[in-house]
Amino acid sequence: MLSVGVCALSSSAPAGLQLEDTECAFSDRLQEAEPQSRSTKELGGVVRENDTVRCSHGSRCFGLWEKRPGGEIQPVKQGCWPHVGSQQECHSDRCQITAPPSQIQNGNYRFCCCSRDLCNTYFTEAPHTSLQREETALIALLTVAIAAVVIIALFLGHRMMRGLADVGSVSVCWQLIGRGRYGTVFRGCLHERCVAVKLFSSANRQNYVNERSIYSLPLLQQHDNIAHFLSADERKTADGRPEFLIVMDFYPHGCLSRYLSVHTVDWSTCCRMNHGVTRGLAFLHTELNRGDQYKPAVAHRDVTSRNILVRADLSCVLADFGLSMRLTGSRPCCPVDNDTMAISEVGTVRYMAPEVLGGALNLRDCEAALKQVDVYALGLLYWETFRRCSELFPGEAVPEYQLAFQAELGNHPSFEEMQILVAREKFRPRFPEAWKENSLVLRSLKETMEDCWDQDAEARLTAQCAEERLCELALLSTHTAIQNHRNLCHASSPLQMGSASTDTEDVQVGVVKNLQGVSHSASVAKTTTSGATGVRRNRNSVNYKQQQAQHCNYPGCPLGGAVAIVPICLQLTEEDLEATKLDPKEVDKNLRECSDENLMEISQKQFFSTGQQTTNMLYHQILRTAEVLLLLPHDSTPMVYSPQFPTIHLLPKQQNLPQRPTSLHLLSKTKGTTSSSCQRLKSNYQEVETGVAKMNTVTVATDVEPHLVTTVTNNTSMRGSVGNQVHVIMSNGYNVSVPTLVTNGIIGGGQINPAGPQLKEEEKIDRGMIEREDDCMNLLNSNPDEQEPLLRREQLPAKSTPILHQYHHHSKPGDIPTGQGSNSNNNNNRTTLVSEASASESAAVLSPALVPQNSGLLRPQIGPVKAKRPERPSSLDLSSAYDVSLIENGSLSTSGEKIKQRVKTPYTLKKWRPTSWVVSTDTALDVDLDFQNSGSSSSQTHFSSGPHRAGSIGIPNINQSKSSMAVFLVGGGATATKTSQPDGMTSF
Ligand SMILES: Nc1ncnc2c1ncn2[C@@H]1O[C@H](COP(=O)(O)OP(=O)(O)OP(=O)(O)O)[C@@H](O)[C@H]1O
Repeated sequence: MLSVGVCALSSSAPAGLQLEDTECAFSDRLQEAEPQSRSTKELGGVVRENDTVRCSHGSRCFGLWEKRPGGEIQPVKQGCWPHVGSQQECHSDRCQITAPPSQIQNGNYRFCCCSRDLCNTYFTEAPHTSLQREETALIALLTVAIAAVVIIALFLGHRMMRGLADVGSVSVCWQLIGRGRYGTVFRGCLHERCVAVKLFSSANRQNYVNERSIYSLPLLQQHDNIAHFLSADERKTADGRPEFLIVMDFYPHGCLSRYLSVHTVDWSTCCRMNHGVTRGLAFLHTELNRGDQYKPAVAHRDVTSRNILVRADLSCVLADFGLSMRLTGSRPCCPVDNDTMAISEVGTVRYMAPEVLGGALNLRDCEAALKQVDVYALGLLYWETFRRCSELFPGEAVPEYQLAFQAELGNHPSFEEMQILVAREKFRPRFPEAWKENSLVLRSLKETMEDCWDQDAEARLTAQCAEERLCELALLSTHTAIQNHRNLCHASSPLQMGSASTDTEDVQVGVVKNLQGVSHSASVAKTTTSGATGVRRNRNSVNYKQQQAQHCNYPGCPLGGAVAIVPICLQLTEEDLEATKLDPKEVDKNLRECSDENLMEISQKQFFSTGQQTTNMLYHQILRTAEVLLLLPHDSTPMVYSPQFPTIHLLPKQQNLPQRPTSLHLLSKTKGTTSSSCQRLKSNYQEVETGVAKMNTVTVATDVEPHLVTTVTNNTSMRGSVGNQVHVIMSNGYNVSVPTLVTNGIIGGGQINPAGPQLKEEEKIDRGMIEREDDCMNLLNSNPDEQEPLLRREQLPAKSTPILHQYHHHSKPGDIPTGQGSNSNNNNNRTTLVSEASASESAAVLSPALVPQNSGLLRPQIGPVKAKRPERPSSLDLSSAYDVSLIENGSLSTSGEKIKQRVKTPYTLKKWRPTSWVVSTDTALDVDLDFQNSGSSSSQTHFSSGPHRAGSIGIPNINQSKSSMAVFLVGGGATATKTSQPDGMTSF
């Protein structure tokens, strides 16, 4: 503490002055003049001799000191301080310096004031006063800064979270979990639940809008296999740009391709994954009406393994609806020219269907076409997934995960590369070597894939059918091991499994497939009965466990005891299978229920039943049988395989039945169309019954639909009624259509053979007597093109009066020498032989009024004549000039080229593709057909519907497509027809 010398106190005060109580030390080094010479007012009091001053009333004492450089402190001024008021410090007893050092003279001055007598004799200075103030200032500054930072942080945080405000407090940890073409996906938390937040930039707003609108469709979120959507919102980024986000459930395994790239899967998981995806897609494709909720059919349009998400339990969901499109409802897809591109060329190039790559998407039936595109990609998805199924590669390493076409085109295939590979070369992913084995599982699996990625879009499965296939495959799961095991058993066991290998599969197929609505045992579960006398029947209750134990109870049998639960050698007979067959009445009922309304209802039940149920009774039958199979008693008698055992043959693969509840066209059809549709439906039913679906076998049609027949004669003279005509007979595999006969300069003979009930139906149509029964089945999605004549532009101007017309008014089934029907897939193809005799008869009864006189086109009209629709998109030049010159010149080789070209142009002419190939006796017709007459007379005609017949003796070697059914050759002279059993080949 600094002290200043105390001045002497004066005891006396000058007269006349009112002495005050406060006496202060006095000094003034700045004033040289004597204090006495100055006025009292100036001094604030009366100066005394002892260097004190008695201050006037109210004044206080003050002192000003100077701190010299050497640290010495000298008083500069002391005396009375009259400016009392705001200077609170002056009330203090001590003269304490509180004010910061004055900046005057570099801060060397100290000032203080006080109220007690002589209190300004010295001063005290708190040593750290200035420091504290700095600290305080610093602290204050820091506080303000921190507060500012906090406020800014809160502000930014608030802005950041504002977008998620609608979904509650989502805290996004901004962990990047995926990046796609349109969005970036982060992981976040919402109410302690993990969510995924997909961020779209403003450039991808349309994708966001689309995805949000699809997710918001009624009923969609109730489905198990659709990604679970939580909310969507828009917000602004810090720099003011709009940004869009979709919040959905977080799927811990990410997308399917990521999962498969690091994991292999077992059979049941694989089936479950694929089944989930398929089920989700089937649901998406289905139009649903439930109370006041309506869900339109939607095409996904970007089905890829990246857009399938995997749950923790390894079930899968369909996600990423940014490119999806409503197919029905208030704004169905209805392409106008500008939209064409947008509708057709979207998706991921790798998964684009050939018709998309080839620019030949059928935009006239946009709904069906886009669904077919989805199913194509589904097939690729199956391939990718099952290639990682460990059980399908017994004893070897599971191949590395590959995307479809990755081996061929690498990681970034271009559109053009895909176009060449898939659309032009019709290449599909190769099946691994290990799948070459002809086992039930592998056969079914490969077939399912092939049916999904069929080059012919219309031949593809519907998603619903694919779903059922997956159900079947899943049911075969327990057999997978068996199959593999069985092969091993073959290798090491002396037991006579022999052909039981195949037979076992066949039995299994018989069991499973037979449950799909088959009622004709003889034709479906074909039983070989060669020398089967004394064969022990293996009843349903056969103790197959013991059988298996016995068969595999030998050293080296890898399954050992485990085999006991699997029916390796289970032999089912026809009788056994009958137990699982459907009651025809039930099937009938089912078909009746397929009215528009009922189908809608069925769809709803199917998709809203719990678990993986389907209302399809065939499926339930499968399940029931599976239960029977798996719950057989343990104490059965083993059955020893014998070659004489009845062998259950493979059932044909499941139909891609039209008008499953995928899209329900509620538009009423014309009667003719109704009839066609109904007939088609019946026909499909029949196909299921007889199990000839997709087997490409020619069977004698007992209930044949009307179909399209085009007959072209090749400018040759007639012998007799028809002579050496070359009849080109084509049957539209899709429809009940208008038979057409084209002749070139002569009267061509031809007769459609509307075998059996077909005639009756036509008669009914003509008489406007379509039965109510048919009306009620007016549910098929009839393709408008089905009414279109085939290759209309190739028809020639008639030089003769058509004779083939109105045959159905005059012919009876018996009149027709042959009636050949063939089925392929769901095309309900019917091939019909033209009977020359009948043709003559027909000619005689032909009503000129019904036939355009100047036309070579002979068209028995089944329904009202329709105006020709605009051309379908086609890359094939079908200009009439070409055709006319072609035929006029008799250039059949050119014609053959055209046929060939047509065959090779499936996507432009799919719907016109003849299902019956034509072979002319004119060898110049088409060398590619490689027809061999096999020594039969030139007038003999052979035809076969099965590709397996191609190239065999007497059978044209034609690159026959799946949908094509038969090859006709009508040579000059008599025609005979014969159906040879068992291969179904029919000869004329
Ligand atoms: N809900 C989710 N949970 C976990 N991962 C997800 C989720 N959603 C998306 N992902 C991951 O983010 C990736 C990209 O997401 P998404 O496919 O939706 O974006 P995109 O931009 O539409 O992609 P694409 O290129 O396939 O169109 C997905 O492949 C997946 O790995």
